[in-house]
Amino acid sequence: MLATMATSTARPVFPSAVLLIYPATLLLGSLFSIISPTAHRDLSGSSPQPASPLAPSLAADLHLSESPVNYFARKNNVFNIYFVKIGWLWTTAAFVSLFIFQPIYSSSRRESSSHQEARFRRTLQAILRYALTTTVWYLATQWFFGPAIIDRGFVATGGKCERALEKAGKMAAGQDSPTDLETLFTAATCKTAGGAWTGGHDISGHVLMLVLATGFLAFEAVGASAPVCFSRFGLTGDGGRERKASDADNTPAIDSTETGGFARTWSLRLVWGVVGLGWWMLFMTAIWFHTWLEKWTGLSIALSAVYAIYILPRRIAPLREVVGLPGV
Ligand SMILES: CCCCCCCCCCCCCCCC(=O)SCCNC(=O)CCNC(=O)[C@H](O)C(C)(C)COP(=O)(O)O
Ligand SMILES: Nc1ncnc2c1ncn2[C@@H]1O[C@H](COP(=O)(O)O)[C@@H](OP(=O)(O)O)[C@H]1O
Repeated sequence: MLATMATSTARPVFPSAVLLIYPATLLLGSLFSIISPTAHRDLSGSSPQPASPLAPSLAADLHLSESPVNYFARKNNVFNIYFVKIGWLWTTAAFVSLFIFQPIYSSSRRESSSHQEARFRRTLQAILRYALTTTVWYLATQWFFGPAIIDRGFVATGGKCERALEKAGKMAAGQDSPTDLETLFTAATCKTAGGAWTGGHDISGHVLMLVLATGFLAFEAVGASAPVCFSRFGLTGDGGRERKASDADNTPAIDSTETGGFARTWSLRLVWGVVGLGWWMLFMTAIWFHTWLEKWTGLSIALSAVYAIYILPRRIAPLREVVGLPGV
């Protein structure tokens, strides 16, 4: 029944073409890094290795000078440290705010049992989509039965931690244990140990995480707010008060109290703020960090996940039955 609702409701949805914004952003960033004199000066100035957006290299670590001209080309810029580096926390917080404040999940109105059932199912499916997205992020960037997929890919394509060789020497001489050596097989532990993570294909974790997080939040926010902003009879903008009785079964009851409206608006602002800043940081990564290929592999993994979780269910009914569609 829900599947039918998904296809028959005239509720606006994100067209899948919206995902093209991501490759367009990477293209624009790469183009900017090629033609901008600032980027050129930063990339080739005092750095020991000139930048080549196509060359396999440790772009993230070697392309930039110690104090780049552009603030966003610095790894320690405040947005990188307090936003991207803890990006999943922001993503989770924004999603939770949708959950708490958007009436399609949280309405306190008395409602029929069929409405309650639909709300329960909608909530479970939103949690499932969050869990799936989080699992993709976690396996790709944090842990995959040991080092994350990104780190395993790097080692598999010939990358290594330079300090690992030193360790191996010590190990052979009996001064070090094999467990110590293993800890150098992730980018983070290698860098923490003062080593250089060099030589392989270093998929951009920033691109992967930012595309995944912004895609996830944007689809969820549009789904959660669409019934509030629109009805099938046109734009209402008032929490759906113009909705007709015949629409009652298809659209959730809306809590239109003033407090509810305030919280609802601010939760959406938080989500779109995270999406906007996420897009900006993606653009910055596209300009200042990594090679072309490393950015595109990060993009492909994230886009495939977003496509599988948000676009495929529109076409494949059994999948839609399981993961649902945001806001339906
Ligand atoms: C088959 C079994 C699968 C099991 C998978 C289970 C997954 C469960 C994970 C549960 C985690 C829930 C997290 C929810 C709360 C949080 O968000 S806490 C985490 C806060 N941390 C972050 O947000 C870190 C984000 N940063 C990164 O991912 C990386 O820094 C980066 C952006 C990818 C960049 O990497 P660098 O190496 O630093 O360049
Ligand atoms: N937009 C951005 N702003 C600042 N630093 C960025 C960045 N994008 C990537 N980086 C940095 O480039 C390195 C590789 O990023 P990633 O592989 O995640 O894309 C990381 O360095 P550190 O690991 O030394 O902090 C990361 O902080």
